[in-house]
Amino acid sequence: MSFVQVRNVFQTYGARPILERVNLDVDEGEFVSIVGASGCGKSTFLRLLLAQETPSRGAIRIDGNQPAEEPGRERGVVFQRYSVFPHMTVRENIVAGESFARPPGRFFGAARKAAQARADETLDRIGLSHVAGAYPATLSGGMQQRLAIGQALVARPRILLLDEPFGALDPGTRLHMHDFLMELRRQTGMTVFMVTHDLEEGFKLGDRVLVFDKTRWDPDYPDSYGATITYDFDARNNGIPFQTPTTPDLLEDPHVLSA
Ligand SMILES: Nc1ncnc2c1ncn2[C@@H]1O[C@H](COP(=O)(O)OP(=O)(O)OP(=O)(O)O)[C@@H](O)[C@H]1O
Repeated sequence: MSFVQVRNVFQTYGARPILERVNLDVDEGEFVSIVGASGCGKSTFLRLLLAQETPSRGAIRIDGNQPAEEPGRERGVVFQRYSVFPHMTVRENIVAGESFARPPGRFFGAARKAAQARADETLDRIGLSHVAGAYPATLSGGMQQRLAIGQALVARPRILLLDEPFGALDPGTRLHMHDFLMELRRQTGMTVFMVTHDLEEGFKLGDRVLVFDKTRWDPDYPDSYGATITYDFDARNNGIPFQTPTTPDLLEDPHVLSA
C-alpha cells in the first residue's frame, strides 16, 4: 500500500467542478512537483491533502488513515505568502518551528539552549543570522519567506506541502533554498508535494512532476469541467522530455545533454 493514496477525488465549489477523477499513489520519501495552468486547482489539491477541505467525492489516505485536520507534526506547510509569528524574533520563530515536532511542544532550560543553538545553525543556512534578534515586520518579503521555509523545514514533518514557496525569492536565494531543502529531505526522508510555476524547478527538485489540466473543455462553458492529473513524469533522470539519449552519437552532442 502506498503512503499517500488519492482515489477518484472530485472537488466542486457550488456547481463548479474544480478537480475531477484525481488518482495518485505516492511512496514515502518521494518528492512530487505539481504544475499546471493558473486556477486549475493545484492549491485546492494541497488543501485536500492538508484536510483543510474534504473532497466532494472520493477518498484520500495518508499511511492508511484519513488525513488529520491539524497539520502539526505529520504535515508542515509553506504558502507563497506565509505569515510567521509577528510577536516572536527570527530566532524564536525557528525554535517554535522545531518545537512543533516534539511533544509537549516547548523547550525549557538546557533543551531550550540547545534548540537555540540549532536555530542559529539554521539561520546561518538560510542567511538570516544577522537578523536573529529582529522581528519579522522589519524584514523584507524575501527574508520573511526564507524564515517561513526554515521554520517549516526544522519541524521535520513527515509530509511537507509547499505552495510556490520560492516564487518571491531572487534567483541566488532560491538556489540556496533548493540546496537547504534537498539536504533536509535527504536527512529526514520526508515526502514533499510542491506546487510551482517554474518547470525547471519542478524537474530539478522533484522525483516526479505531475501536470494538472482539463481533459474536457467546452469553449461555451469553460467552467463546466474540472482538472485532473494528465501527466506523471519520472523526473529522477531529468524527466521524460529530457531523457538521457541512448545512442552514442547523441551522447557526444553537448546540446542534447544540456537541454
Ligand atoms: N473556497 C473556494 N470557493 C470557491 N471557489 C474556490 C475556492 N477555492 C478556490 N476556488 C476556485 O477554484 C479554482 C482553483 O483554485 P486554486 O487556487 O486551487 O488554483 P491554482 O491552480 O492553485 O491556481 P494558481 O496557480 O493561480 O495559484 C479557482 O478558480 C478559484 O477561484
